[in-house]
Amino acid sequence: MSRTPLFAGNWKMHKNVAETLEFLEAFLPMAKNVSGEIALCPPFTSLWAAAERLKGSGLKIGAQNMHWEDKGAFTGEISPAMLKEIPCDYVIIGHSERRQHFAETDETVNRKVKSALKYAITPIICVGESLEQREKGQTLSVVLSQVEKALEGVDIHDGNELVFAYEPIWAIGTGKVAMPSDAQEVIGALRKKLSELYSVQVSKNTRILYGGSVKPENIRDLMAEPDIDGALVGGASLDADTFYRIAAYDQS
Ligand SMILES: O=C[C@H](O)COP(=O)(O)O
Repeated sequence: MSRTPLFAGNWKMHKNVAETLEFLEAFLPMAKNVSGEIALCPPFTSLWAAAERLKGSGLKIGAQNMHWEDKGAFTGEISPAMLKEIPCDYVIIGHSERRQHFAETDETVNRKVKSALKYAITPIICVGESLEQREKGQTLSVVLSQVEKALEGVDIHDGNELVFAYEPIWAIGTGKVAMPSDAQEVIGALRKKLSELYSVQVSKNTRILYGGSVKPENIRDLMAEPDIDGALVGGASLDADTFYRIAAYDQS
């Protein structure tokens, strides 16, 4: 596969600065053995400290959300310009927790994607269906509609500008991982959609991750699927050894 695997740790609302630095002390020596790319996405308050510590390590850093405007009267928000100053390589956009609890919509996802690209911050765009939608057989229509709306009016030239993460909502934090073949079916359809919307080259180059209860015990089977290019890992990225065993899945 020509696409470099990406393992992104989404720490959600976990780890203050001291805990972030403690994690990195343990994780950085191990991470040297990983052949894929690693990105850590701590809370905003730990971004700068993490970025300073990660300098020269080759590890990437990402934020978990951002506003689409450069600046303004948006109390409590963080702008792409502020993330660029850290500097963040990635930003997670449209995570289902933001869609569920913080009124994120396909429209705001689209605005944020455009804004992240303007600032050359790579968006990790999250899509995924609920259990109810899956049971009604709506998985592909829901996910592909989220993809189309996220990309409305978005210029993509070679596919390296963004990353997708397919995260079935029912698999997040539940211990219920999707069957690798089911994840492959959705991710394969997403890739096909990219070739319809853009080009075969964009479709081939775009990395598409799986997320939802990824663990050292299931990563190998997921990565064996042809279209799965890595993982967006929540709970299992909070422990240095566990996250290392996921990212280094191909070494044991
Ligand atoms: O962003 C990560 C996903 O929400 C997955 O979380 P999880 O690995 O704890 O299931």
